Amino acid sequence: MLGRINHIAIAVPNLTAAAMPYKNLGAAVSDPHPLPEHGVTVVFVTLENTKVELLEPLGENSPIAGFLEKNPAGGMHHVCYEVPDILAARDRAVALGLRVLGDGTPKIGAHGKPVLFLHPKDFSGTLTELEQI
Ligand SMILES: CC[C@H](C(=O)O)C(=O)SCCNC(=O)CCNC(=O)[C@H](O)C(C)(C)COP(=O)(O)OP(=O)(O)OC[C@H]1O[C@@H](n2cnc3c(N)ncnc32)[C@H](O)[C@@H]1OP(=O)(O)O
Ligand SMILES: [Co+2]
Repeated sequence: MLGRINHIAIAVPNLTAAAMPYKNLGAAVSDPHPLPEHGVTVVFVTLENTKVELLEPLGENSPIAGFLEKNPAGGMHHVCYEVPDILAARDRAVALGLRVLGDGTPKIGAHGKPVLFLHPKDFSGTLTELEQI
């Protein structure tokens, strides 16, 4: 069911500053992409085998605001795994008693694909995202 790691996400207070070391180390760093429907602005660092997703809060009710209050310098926010069928993955997670965040309806993520989030408490304190490829 779980495929490749699509990205590792890091919540940051300032995208420009956070992107600098990746740029200086020669990585491919995208421009900022505002995602108002997700309450974040995203920068992607594209690597050979996965991506790093840098997240900055956007708007009043950003879902990462609470995280940054607890971690003002930023920190690892979530891991995203690829799945072939997001609805089948959701239904299997629910059947296993794993908590799906929101109302369980996939949203379109930063790559234009359906995504869902599973509660960090069910994954040893790691917020887990599923993205349909
Ligand atoms: C989809 C676009 C893009 C993409 O990849 O395409 C993205 O990934 S956007 C990413 C931003 N969106 C989300 O993160 C949506 C899912 N997240 C949420 O719904 C919230 O962040 C939530 C519910 C996980 C936490 O919200 P909040 O911090 O406001 O709630 P609590 O303070 O009640 O937290 C409950 C409990 O969880 C711990 N927590 C919170 N965030 C994380 C985290 N990232 N990793 C690990 N643990 C986390 C928090 O400390 C609380 O723990 P407790 O022991 O009860 O204090
Ligand atoms: Co993500």
